[in-house]
Amino acid sequence: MNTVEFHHVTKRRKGFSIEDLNITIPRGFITGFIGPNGSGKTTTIQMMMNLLKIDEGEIKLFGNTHKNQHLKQRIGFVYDDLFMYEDFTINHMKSFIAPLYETWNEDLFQRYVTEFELPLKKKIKKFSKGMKMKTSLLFALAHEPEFIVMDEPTAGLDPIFRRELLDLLQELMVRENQTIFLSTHITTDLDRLADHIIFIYKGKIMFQKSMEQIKDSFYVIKGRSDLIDTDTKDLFIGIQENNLGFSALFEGDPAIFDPIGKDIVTERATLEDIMFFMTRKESSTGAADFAEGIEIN
Ligand SMILES: Nc1ncnc2c1ncn2[C@@H]1O[C@H](COP(=O)(O)OP(=O)(O)OP(=O)(O)O)[C@@H](O)[C@H]1O
Repeated sequence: MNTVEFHHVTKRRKGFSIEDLNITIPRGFITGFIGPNGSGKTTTIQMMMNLLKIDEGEIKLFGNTHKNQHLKQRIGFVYDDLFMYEDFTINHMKSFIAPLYETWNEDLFQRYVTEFELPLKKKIKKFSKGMKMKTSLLFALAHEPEFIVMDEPTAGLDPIFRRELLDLLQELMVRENQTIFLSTHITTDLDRLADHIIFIYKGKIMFQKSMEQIKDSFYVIKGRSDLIDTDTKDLFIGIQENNLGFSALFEGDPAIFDPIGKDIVTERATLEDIMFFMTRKESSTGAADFAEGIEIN
């Protein structure tokens, strides 16, 4: 069962477009949405939340059209842009946000206010970036949503609260069997948290895979430069070379490198490695062409 499904969704903006987007967010899991700056993560989330009109295709939320406004009751949306509320205090915001939700839980609201150490009577415009993010999180969680959508929730947070936020999400998953969709370009946040990853780059989905599939299929191979030639370079998704040797991303069974055995090092790729190498390859016309143009420092 999927909480969200994008079917052939297209959105064209000046100088940027997302064409034929097909992704799913499975229910009861944490899905990480990764991609470098300007890849289309926020655009995708805005389309899902019906804040941005789609040009073509269809988006299903809980099996219904995403245009159904009532579905917002079931979603906790966390973003760091509270500009609309700059002149308000948290108490003032609550006075008109709480009545909008049938499932508003005042006890939970008070618990998170204390936990996040937020002032109730100070204007939002006097909040730091981290306090704004905590405020957004507070309002998102207080109505007990079954689906939490977070756009770059850890950006601007200090390392301590960032860690606490990630622990809180993990706790929510265990306790409530939540569905969480989390966009970030800080991939290390997801290495230990996410069950599924969707990777977007320049408006295109590079892959959607489970974390297990990723761990089992992507490797970073390192070795001396003389171990690779133009043919072997074609095996890799992206290569980085310098005078110490090469490192490259490989997708598949690394046993094929056994014949050169101890001369190379094979490591499981992190999400950061994958994003780094895959976007390197994309910026060239193909792996072989890319290899021809490698600069040796
Ligand atoms: N209101 C807008 N009108 C036109 N183009 C826009 C608008 N907002 C964003 N864009 C463009 O859409 C592209 C994707 O931006 P988007 O914010 O979706 O990326 P992102 O992956 O969320 O990036 P980041 O990690 O930097 O937040 C960018 O090229 C951006 O310039």
